[in-house]
Amino acid sequence: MAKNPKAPTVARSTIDITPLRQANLPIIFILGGPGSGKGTQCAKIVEKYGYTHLSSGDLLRDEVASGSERGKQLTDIMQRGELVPLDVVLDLLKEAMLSKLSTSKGYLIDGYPREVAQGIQFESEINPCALVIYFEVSDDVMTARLMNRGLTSGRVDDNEETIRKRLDTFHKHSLPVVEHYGSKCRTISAEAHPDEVFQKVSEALETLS
Ligand SMILES: Nc1ncnc2c1ncn2[C@@H]1O[C@H](COP(=O)(O)OP(=O)(O)O)[C@@H](O)[C@H]1O
Ligand SMILES: [Mg+2]
Repeated sequence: MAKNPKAPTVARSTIDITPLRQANLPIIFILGGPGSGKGTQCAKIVEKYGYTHLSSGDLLRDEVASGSERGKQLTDIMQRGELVPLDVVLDLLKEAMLSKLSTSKGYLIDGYPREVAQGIQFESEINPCALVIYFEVSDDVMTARLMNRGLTSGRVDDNEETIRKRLDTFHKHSLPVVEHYGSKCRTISAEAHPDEVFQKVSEALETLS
């Protein structure tokens, strides 16, 4: 039977991730709405604990910028305004994790899983996560921070209308991820100064070692 010509096809990776699975380094999912401070806190964690910081959005943007065949296929999908297949995001994460394996003490997976299904797929194909950290911030504070970030970030999605949509998507799809992980998830109130937030992040991470 002919394939649905509209279904986006992107080449799947064939890399062997056995070494990654066997190393069994701690994997930490970092959750929070747009502007909740994930990037800010991850930078501090990297500095103090030597974990590897991976953001799925950055990996996608890098792949497109690389001009690879897969990057071109992604560009087409994104230009049609369609969703990038889950498998492709997971492939990019696997490849990045494997390439950092020899120098990594563990992985911070920032802004992922975006929905419960992604988390289930990641954990079954790689390894279960050790911990989930969720940065809780009110919509008003996230909006104010992003409007401020938009003054200098150059990110096309840091504007009022897109911010509202991103907050909606976060509430609908990503908050259920927090519930899904139950007691594996530490909720950290993240409206205070970054250093104060990091104090609580450190306490959560110390429970791992
Ligand atoms: N605890 C905080 N207090 C005040 N501003 C913050 C705090 N954490 C981050 N910010 C600012 O908010 C904006 C969004 O932070 P960022 O780390 O990029 O969030 P995310 O990666 O979750 O989208 C940035 O301009 C950042 O400097
Ligand atoms: Mg970020």
